[in-house]
Amino acid sequence: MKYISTRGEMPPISFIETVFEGLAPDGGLIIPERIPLLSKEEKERWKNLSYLELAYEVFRLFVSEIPEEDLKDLVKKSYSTFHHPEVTPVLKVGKVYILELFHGPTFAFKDVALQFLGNLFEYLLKKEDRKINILGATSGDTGAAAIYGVKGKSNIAIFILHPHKRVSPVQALMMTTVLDPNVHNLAILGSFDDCQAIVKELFMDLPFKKKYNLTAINSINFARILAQIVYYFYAYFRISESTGVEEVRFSVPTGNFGDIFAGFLAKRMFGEGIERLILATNENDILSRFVNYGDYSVREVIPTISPAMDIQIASNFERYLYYLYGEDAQRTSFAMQKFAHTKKLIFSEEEIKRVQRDFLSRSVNQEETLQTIKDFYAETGYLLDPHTAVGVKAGLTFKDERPMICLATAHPAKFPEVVSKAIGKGFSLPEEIERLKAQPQKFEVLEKDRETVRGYLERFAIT
Ligand SMILES: N[C@@H](CCOP(=O)(O)O)C(=O)O
Repeated sequence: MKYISTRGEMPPISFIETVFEGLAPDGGLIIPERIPLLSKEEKERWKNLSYLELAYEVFRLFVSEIPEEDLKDLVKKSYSTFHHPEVTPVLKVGKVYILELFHGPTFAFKDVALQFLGNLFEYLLKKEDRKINILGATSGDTGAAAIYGVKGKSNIAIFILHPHKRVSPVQALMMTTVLDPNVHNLAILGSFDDCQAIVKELFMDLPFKKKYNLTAINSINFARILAQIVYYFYAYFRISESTGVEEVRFSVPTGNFGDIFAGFLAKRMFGEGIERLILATNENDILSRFVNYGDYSVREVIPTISPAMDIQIASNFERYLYYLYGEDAQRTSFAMQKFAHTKKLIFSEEEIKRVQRDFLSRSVNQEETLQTIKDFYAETGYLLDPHTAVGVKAGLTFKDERPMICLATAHPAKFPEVVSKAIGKGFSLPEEIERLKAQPQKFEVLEKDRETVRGYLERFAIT
């Protein structure tokens, strides 16, 4: 499998090059040159595989340069830190299925891809005499998972930008209490969109990128998307096996469009089986407006109780746009350049219809989110984190006779203030989270200014 850019100006590259490149040099996002379609035999063969076996099979379709045994070892090592033998178990709770993605070391779905990516970096760097500087932005969960994935690893330094005081206290502590010298937390006085814009601009400065071997851990890195495809398959097989039903829907709390884009690829790879994806947003509803009205126009970011989704400019949207435009890289490039100036894209009726064949969407406000946590707990005894609650509310809105699989993207203990408020009482937190409060922290508060961040990197990057 080779990889190309959504903007068409990059010669095809290998998977390993893709992992290190992050953003394509032409400013586009890297995608596989084709989406493999699973055969009936493959589905039959895969349906009873364990999570680890399935992950290996999915990766194999996209990664040709890593020897079989090494890839298997990487998969095994990456998921050995998870607290559940099934890695991403799926449970029937009330009227929906909950796909628990928070059993990794930092209690969020990001671990599924980032523990793998951390090990993959380490594996590839051992083969080459090379040092990398990881630069990423987080609205709460990616940062901790990425830091955990690479802390203490040699030849890697990591710089994570998060919006100062706009992530939950536990999310912040999970990053700032990591004191390893190769970890740098930069608390930016701005929104996640500001952080992501700085990261992208620095990646677009090609001499700077090259000088410091800048590497991405956000979902602009295709390896992130790849690892997230696996749990859609895993959940599908578990549900179809237990119910005999052959068609399901997934409800996905959405911010940066990475997770749901992985679902989109899984849907395409399956051919039939995933009827539609429910794109659930909080009040930062640009993606819901896109699906429902073809209006992709940026508004001010609203801070909410589901902060990881407080995003207006979803970086993976470009990948979907490329497919919506019939894999027309020139048109994608033109649209994205226009968007960079006007902050707005409008779609035709025909395009909206096509989008709606892939997605249904609704935006869930904060009051509804709290009410959903409360009602779901009262009805089932199951605690939802605020992001999962957004997905469950949207999932219930579009629930029909098909199984509705709601992605539980974070553990409720990452948001104890919000969850306790919703259910009217406290609840016990896992030991790993409880003890964070007493630990020393390390972070720098910086202006939302690209040059300030550049200066910081110049001082602390490894070369
Ligand atoms: N919601 C994310 C934002 C970054 O998204 P990513 O999937 O591109 O890493 C977060 O929690 O940081």
